[in-house]
Amino acid sequence: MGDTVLEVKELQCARPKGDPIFSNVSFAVSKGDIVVVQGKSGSGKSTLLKCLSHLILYQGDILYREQTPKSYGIPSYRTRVQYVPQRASLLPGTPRDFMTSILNFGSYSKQPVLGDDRIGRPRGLSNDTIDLAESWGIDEELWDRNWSTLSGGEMQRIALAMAIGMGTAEVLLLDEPTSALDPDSSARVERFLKSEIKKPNTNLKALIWVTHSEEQGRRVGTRFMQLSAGGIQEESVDPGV
Ligand SMILES: Nc1ncnc2c1ncn2[C@@H]1O[C@H](COP(=O)(O)OP(=O)(O)OP(=O)(O)O)[C@@H](O)[C@H]1O
Repeated sequence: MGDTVLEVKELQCARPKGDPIFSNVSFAVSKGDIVVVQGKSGSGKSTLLKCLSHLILYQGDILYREQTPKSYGIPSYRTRVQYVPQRASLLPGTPRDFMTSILNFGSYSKQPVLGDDRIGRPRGLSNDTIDLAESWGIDEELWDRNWSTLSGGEMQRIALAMAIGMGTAEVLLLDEPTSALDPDSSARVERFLKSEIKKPNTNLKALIWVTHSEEQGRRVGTRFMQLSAGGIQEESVDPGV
């Protein structure tokens, strides 16, 4: 097993009415991987990320460090294999409220941490998180604004800074994380994430990164996958080379 952090076997996901979105999806993610996932609009990329974080029903197996999400404990699992949504606009309150509520959320504060307990519980909103977001152009006052008043790009940077700032994720599931950002801001986020997973002193081990941009995929990816209804195909080399 070695460096494998996440393994997906014969994953299948269907729409609520039962017709399949995709099936036969199998792959493994190792430490240091930045797995770029591409595919046509509607092929199920967001759905795949939500399955991986156990946010929606699926068939097949997902193993995180050789354990199923259920045996790990779903709330705890979701902090380790963490979905960063494309849009956070439906959340109530402010980003600061959200970070506080995570800390007070019963399942995080009471549940014993299973598995790799070096990682510990989520952290609240720290100066490091505020500073990180600031380095991406987010003024501190935005943490106290309602989500609904933030621009798409502000939301994306705050959602990503929160996921990093919680300090618990080993695998981040990034759903077009820079789609609303200008090229400079996007480049700063890309550089940060690429360097973060190489650092020995962070929990972050791998990224699964959905993007529609071929150029971004080539800039950030170490592995490249194409999702379609029939499964996921890994391309053996950077498709841009
Ligand atoms: N709750 C739902 N009810 C019905 N259909 C759904 C639901 N969620 C997703 N779908 C459908 O499943 C398919 C896959 O959606 P998904 O958002 O995962 O695709 P995607 O590849 O991420 O698309 P895009 O590239 O446009 O963001 C789409 O046809 C979508 O309409």
